[in-house]
Amino acid sequence: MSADRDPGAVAGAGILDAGSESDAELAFEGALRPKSLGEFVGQTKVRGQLELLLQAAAMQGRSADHILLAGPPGLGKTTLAMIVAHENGRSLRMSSGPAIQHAGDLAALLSSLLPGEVLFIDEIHRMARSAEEMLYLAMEDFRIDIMVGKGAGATSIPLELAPFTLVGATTRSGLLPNPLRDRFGFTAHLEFYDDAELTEVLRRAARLLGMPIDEAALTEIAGRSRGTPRIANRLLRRVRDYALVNAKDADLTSVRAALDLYDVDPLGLDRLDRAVLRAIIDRFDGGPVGLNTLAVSVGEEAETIESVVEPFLVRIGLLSRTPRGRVATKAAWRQFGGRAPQPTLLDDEL
Ligand SMILES: Nc1ncnc2c1ncn2[C@@H]1O[C@H](COP(=O)(O)OP(=O)(O)OP(=O)(O)O)[C@@H](O)[C@H]1O
Repeated sequence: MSADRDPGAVAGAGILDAGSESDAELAFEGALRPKSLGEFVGQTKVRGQLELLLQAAAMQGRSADHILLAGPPGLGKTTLAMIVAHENGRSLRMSSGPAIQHAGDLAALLSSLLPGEVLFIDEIHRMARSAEEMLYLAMEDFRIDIMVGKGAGATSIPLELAPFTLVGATTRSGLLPNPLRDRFGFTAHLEFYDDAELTEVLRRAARLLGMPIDEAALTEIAGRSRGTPRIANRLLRRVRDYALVNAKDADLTSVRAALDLYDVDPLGLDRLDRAVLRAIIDRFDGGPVGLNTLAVSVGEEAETIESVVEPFLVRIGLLSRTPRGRVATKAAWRQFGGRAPQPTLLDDEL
């Protein structure tokens, strides 16, 4: 996954920010990454669809269709890209939208692909427009046109490419231009994981780490992991640290103490989630408030609010996105601010 993504690079986004990683965390993630579809927990429908797509391609001796993986950070897009390559015995080349700022960057990447390789482009919606146009032809015909010279004397030289499978990942599928979206043979929308699935992710991670931990502790961590395996694994690591330093078992008491220490509340909300909800309630009377105004008021990038914070708050019913802006729901008022104004704006909107 890309370390240069803005949402991940936001300072102070905290332990629950599924996008931010230190080198140690990247190594930790790598060690826990499932290597096959069989090891991949949850996303049952997507797994079945991918399995079929990969099997069909293998039986016909061709590269698999291009795949678009959409969903919030930390749900397993990079992991699935690696699995796509691994399951078909192909090698994986990794890049990211922000690293492709000119058509030439993409031309260099595409022309160096070996037959059948899987090319993973993370945050594909952030690729330069000129590169996007080159990618259309490459995806459809395994060919690109390289422009040589400038102005009236410019000519284009066609270049044949080796057949490849593109796996694109995006946290913002709405930002992808239709011509690009249409060229993917299969789009998977990854959903947040439920508590039982996260408990399974954690059980597997604890086993791989050789970490004794009881079921109640696993369930408690799962419940505070915002439906996100990356966060679940990260919280497990904090609990492991806590148990180690305090010479305690990794049990329910240790989990609660460790996660309270890191300000992860029982719903899994962290500092930034709470700041967003507090701002809507305290400064904007519960909303509606526009995304950019909200982002300025909590000192974060609008993209971080939109792709990291909001999906989970919407999912657990604390925030609503209306045509007029973001609104705190009645549940959010109950959680943070007492009684909602009467009648609530939500009553009009929903
Ligand atoms: N279904 C799963 N089963 C087990 N572990 C998982 C699963 N999905 C993700 N993980 C764990 O979560 C970590 C993060 O996953 P991954 O890097 O694939 O997320 P991502 O969707 O690519 O995130 P980003 O959008 O930030 O790039 C992985 O290291 C892996 O250990």
